[in-house]
Amino acid sequence: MEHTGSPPLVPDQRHFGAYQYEIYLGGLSGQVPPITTDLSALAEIARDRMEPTAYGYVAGGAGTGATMRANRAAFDRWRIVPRMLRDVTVRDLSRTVLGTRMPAPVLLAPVGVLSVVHPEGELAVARAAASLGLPLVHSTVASYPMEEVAQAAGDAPRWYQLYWPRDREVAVSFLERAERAGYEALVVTLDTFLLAWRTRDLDQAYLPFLQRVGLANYLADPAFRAGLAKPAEEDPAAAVAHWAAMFADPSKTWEDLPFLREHWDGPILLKGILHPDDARRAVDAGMDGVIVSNHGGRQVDGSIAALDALPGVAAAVDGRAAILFDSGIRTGADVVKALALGADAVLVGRPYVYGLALGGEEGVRHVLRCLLAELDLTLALSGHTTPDQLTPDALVHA
Ligand SMILES: Cc1cc2nc3c(=O)[nH]c(=O)nc-3n(C[C@H](O)[C@H](O)[C@H](O)COP(=O)(O)O)c2cc1C
Ligand SMILES: CCCCC(=O)C(=O)O
Repeated sequence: MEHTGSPPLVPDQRHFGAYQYEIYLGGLSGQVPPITTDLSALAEIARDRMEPTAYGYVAGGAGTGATMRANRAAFDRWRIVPRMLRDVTVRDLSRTVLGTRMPAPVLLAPVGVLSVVHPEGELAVARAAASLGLPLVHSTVASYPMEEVAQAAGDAPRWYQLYWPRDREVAVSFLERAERAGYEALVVTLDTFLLAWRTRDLDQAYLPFLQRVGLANYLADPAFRAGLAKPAEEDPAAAVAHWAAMFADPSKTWEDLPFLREHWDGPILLKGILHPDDARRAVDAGMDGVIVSNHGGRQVDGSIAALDALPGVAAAVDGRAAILFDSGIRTGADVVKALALGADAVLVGRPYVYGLALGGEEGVRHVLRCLLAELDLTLALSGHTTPDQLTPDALVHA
């Protein structure tokens, strides 16, 4: 049967919003999605199905959880003001950030130790991200080494997150390995040179690293192994102690940044920037981008909400570097708000981790498709066809 003027039931499959119709059509054969489409409800569902220790680690924040709550409250205070009659039939969410083309301005935030959530951990995440073409940021404390994750990602874009170790040889080795394995940009996380006071983990006396989860990148590293008196297999406790002593370096300052440039040819982003002056300093030091982030509320209890920090950083950077954002993104509308306030792209953290916990690779893909679908639909329904059209004018502060 030919269409005679009426629109097709399933809209253009190139639009992420088509996932909505795929789900509705599944209903005709009695299917409902395996996991909720309400990404803000994922944590609650995951709590009942995950190991209490793993759930506590993922869901937890620093101290009283005030920063996590602030992250969400900040999103609630901004409201989108939809515009009408603007022909939004054809939409294009793709964007190129620091040379990496992405089908939508969304990346998977670096999250460590994912095998505590699902045995396939970062490999499942890499496959899910690759199937959608979304860039993945591989954590230094991942439970699979960067070379295996790169292989799982195939042709899909990938960035590397560095926890800047005290040991210079290990740092150089990590950067060389990441470059060899095809990681395109370097994300240097500045806000976690110490682990914060995390009461959920403390109350359960749980730290996955002590069980050697999260040490895969280190144990696969010749420079790290060279620093061990005995092979890790013979003396696992000593390997963990060595890791804990060199994993990060609280003495680092702005003067140390040239080291990164010396050992990394591609773009460099600093993650954990919240103050406009730090953003300015990053740009002045020749960094290519900043990630406005409070680590999902996991480091400083009572910190500024990441979204509240974004406009100030955007003004300070003033187009001279890329601005990425994370901490609190749960829905497509949240992505719209962060883009409107000056982010070139956002990273999403816990939601995909819960997807992994609830459904492995397929669960991660479902969560990401929900986020992208809602982003596409929100963009269109508020009168826009590309992320470039989003400016602070699209919002009011309620
Ligand atoms: C379980 C867990 C582990 C994390 N591990 C890392 C990490 O290894 N490196 C890093 O830079 N950030 C890490 N983060 C922080 C995320 O990259 C990101 O900043 C944060 O999750 C964003 O907030 P959201 O979870 O509210 O989306 C981790 C976050 C979680 C929840
Ligand atoms: C010691 C590294 C901690 C991993 C991390 O970034 C987190 O748990 O938030």
